[in-house]
This record gives sequence, structure tokens and C-alpha cells, in this order.
Amino acid sequence: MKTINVTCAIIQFDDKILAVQRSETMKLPLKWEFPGGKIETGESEIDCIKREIFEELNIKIEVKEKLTSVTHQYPNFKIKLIPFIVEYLSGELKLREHCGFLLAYKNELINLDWAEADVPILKEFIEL
Ligand SMILES: Nc1nc2c([nH]c(=O)n2[C@H]2C[C@H](O)[C@@H](COP(=O)(O)OP(=O)(O)OP(=O)(O)O)O2)c(=O)[nH]1
Repeated sequence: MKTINVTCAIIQFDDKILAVQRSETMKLPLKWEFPGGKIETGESEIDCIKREIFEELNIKIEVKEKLTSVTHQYPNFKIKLIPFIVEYLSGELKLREHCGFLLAYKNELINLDWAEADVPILKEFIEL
């Protein structure tokens, strides 16, 4: 099965992190994730994450660090999830696709019902 390449952003607002909840009509409904999305043909990972964050959240970010990518097989599809630690730069946060968000301290994030592919990323991030 073809692997979908997806970037995602761990966005730091001061000392809190943004998590977003997938809506009921999306794949993996109501799961929590880091915002991001699929890499388009010819697009770099960095351009992808900046574009997706602006499209989904209306904010500009600066990419700081790349974490370890995770390949995960869901029942119907397989993804490679490519995570970046980023910082908020500008813009007013607006949810364009997700049904909810929260800002939480690092050690509070683990209590959410995450998309499965995000769990190793979250663990790596928490141990940094
Ligand atoms: N953006 C993002 N997607 C994630 C994460 N974890 C995870 O398993 N995914 C999955 C959910 C989606 O199937 C896929 C990302 O695709 P997407 O958000 O751009 O597209 P989508 O669900 O709207 O899918 P589609 O209807 O356009 O095919 O990766 C994550 O942390 N962030």
C-alpha cells in the first residue's frame, strides 16, 4: 500500500503546546493530533508544514527542529508522519478544519486521545 507523507507541527506558544482535535467528518474522527498535512508533489517538508499551518490555523510559524519520523499502518492506509518543533510567529489563531484545540504544558499532553501515529512523536518530545 502507498505511504502518505504527512508533516506535523509541535507549535510552542511561550511554554505551552498546541494540540488540535480532528472533526467528526475527517478520517480518524475526534482524535487529537499535531496540525499539518500531506506533502504535495515537488514540495519540501518545510514548505509543506508552513503552508498547512497557515491553511489550517491562519498563523505563521518558524521551524526550529525536526524530530524522528514515524511510519504507521492504520487499517485503511499507511502514513509517514514527519514532525517539526516550531515557534509561533504571527497571526490570529483560527480553526479552519479542526473541531477543537487546546494549549497545554508538555506533561499534560499525554492524557489526550491521540491519533496512533502521534504517540511515538509525543514520547520523543516529552523526553527532550
Ligand atoms: N495533520 C496530521 N495528520 C495526522 C497526524 N497523525 C496522523 O495519523 N495523521 C493522519 C490523518 C490523515 O489521515 C493524514 C493527514 O492527512 P490530512 O489531514 O492532510 O488529510 P485528510 O485527513 O483531510 O485526508 P483526505 O480526506 O484529504 O484524504 O495523516 C498528525 O499529527 N497531524
